[in-house]
Amino acid sequence: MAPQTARTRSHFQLDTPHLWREQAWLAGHWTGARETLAVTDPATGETIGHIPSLGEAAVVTAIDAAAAALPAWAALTPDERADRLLAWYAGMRQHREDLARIMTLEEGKPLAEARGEIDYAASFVRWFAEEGRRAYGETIPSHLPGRHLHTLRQPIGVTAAITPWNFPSAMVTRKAAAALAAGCPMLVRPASETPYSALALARLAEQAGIPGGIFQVITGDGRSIASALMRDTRVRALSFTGSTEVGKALIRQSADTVKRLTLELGGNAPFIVFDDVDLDAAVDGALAAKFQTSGEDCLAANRILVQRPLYAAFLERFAARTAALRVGHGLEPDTDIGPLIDARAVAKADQHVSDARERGARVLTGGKPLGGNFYAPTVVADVTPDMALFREETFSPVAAVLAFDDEAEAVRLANDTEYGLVAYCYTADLGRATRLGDALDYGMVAINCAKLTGPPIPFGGVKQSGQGREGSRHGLDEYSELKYICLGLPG
Ligand SMILES: NC(=O)C1=CN([C@@H]2O[C@H](COP(=O)(O)OP(=O)(O)OC[C@H]3O[C@@H](n4cnc5c(N)ncnc54)[C@H](OP(=O)(O)O)[C@@H]3O)[C@@H](O)[C@H]2O)C=CC1
Ligand SMILES: O=C(O)[C@H](O)CS(=O)(=O)O
Repeated sequence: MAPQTARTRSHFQLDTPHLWREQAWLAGHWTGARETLAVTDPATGETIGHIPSLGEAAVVTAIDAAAAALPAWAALTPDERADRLLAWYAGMRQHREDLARIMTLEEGKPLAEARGEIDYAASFVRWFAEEGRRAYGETIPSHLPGRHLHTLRQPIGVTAAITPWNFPSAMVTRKAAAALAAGCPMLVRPASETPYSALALARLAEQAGIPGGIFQVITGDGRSIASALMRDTRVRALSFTGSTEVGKALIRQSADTVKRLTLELGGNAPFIVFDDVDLDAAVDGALAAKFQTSGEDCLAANRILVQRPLYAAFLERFAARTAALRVGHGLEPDTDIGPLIDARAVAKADQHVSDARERGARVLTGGKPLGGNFYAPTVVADVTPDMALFREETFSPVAAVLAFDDEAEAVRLANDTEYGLVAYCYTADLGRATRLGDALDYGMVAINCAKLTGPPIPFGGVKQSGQGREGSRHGLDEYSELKYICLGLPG
């Protein structure tokens, strides 16, 4: 039986109602369409609204507007662009609660997590308002007589983004703030499950004085919109966060116009616990890394590896804490785990657990759907590399746990995947921590901590977890071209 979810759209009130936008933001106009797409509350299945299903003609209109707005925006000084970004940031801070409520209603995450994501999303806008002032070039000692050599960075041009449903606000600003700060317009296509967070950001961008062609949000079928973006030579860069499967499709589609792609794709994070650590600290870290965003997070711990002397004790405490997690509607104050995004996600989680059971794993707690889009927080022990739970990103509140004996085995098991986004390792041994940082084949490695992200860090993966980096000082470079000038001095 699905957990009781008293909250529905009718119980949902905004302090600032005009943040709830049921039109796309194109070329400085709120734009509707005859055809619409329904959006549902994943906790109740209730329809909460409808958004325009815009097609390729609307994409061309948006690209026309972006191309027209680009010169004036690029001609602003970094300070002038920063002023508008900081006004956008101020709007996000002022309307934090409404933005969080909108997110919880459409994505399902607990309200406290949604508030945290709004802070996270706003922090990227503030970060890139500053970073835009530091798009430095360099001078180069000339190898040629009578020459002065230098480089400069210039905006790459019109850019686009396709953003996921699991971080429907932060993944918009982590891309758009960097693009705008670099002097580029960006056209965002949010996931059809969670459009309202992006549309509310568009409303705040409008109020912040960001020109209509510079930040746009288009809604409609992902494939046809992506196809129109990929075909247009004026779109010079596209940023995508989502599955590796879709990332590969976008790489193929980008070839004809040689677009720059920034891809944040799937993960399969190992969480390695050595027997020299404090058990409670390791359990706390594993709970945070596994169940953040109800498990629907590319940084989620997908495989928990525990050194054998600690294995039984870890399982006992971890399973007890997992069983105590409260499942419910994200707007309910005591909810720890919200619904998954849809029935397909529930079926994938249950298939992973069933496959593990059939192959000899033990289910210590959970392991079943709870009705609707809810799935019980689950711990599966004695997982082996042949199981789907080991090989695939489960993207659900299902924890896979297995034992290992020594450091070499831990590294081998951790690296036994085509993904390489983040790896976690808990050990008291500084030498081992350093060796693990070197040996783990991942874009990011967290040692003795579960929280590692934020604007200053280069977020991104290796292998089939993607390419490029977001945030940090590197995030701006995704949206600029490095130009080399060779100046021959007269006479
Ligand atoms: N790295 C991450 O943060 C995320 C990873 N994932 C992984 O992906 C799995 C499936 O989740 P799902 O939501 O289906 O993620 P997808 O990658 O399938 O979808 C993400 C976005 O891409 C759009 N899209 C889908 N197909 C195409 C295409 N061929 N061309 C262009 N755009 C496309 C979708 O549009 P539409 O909305 O119309 O479907 C959506 O907006 C998850 O279980 C998880 O493993 C998912 C989300 C985030
Ligand atoms: O912390 C983050 O930035 C998220 O993990 C991003 S994602 O899950 O949407 O890739």
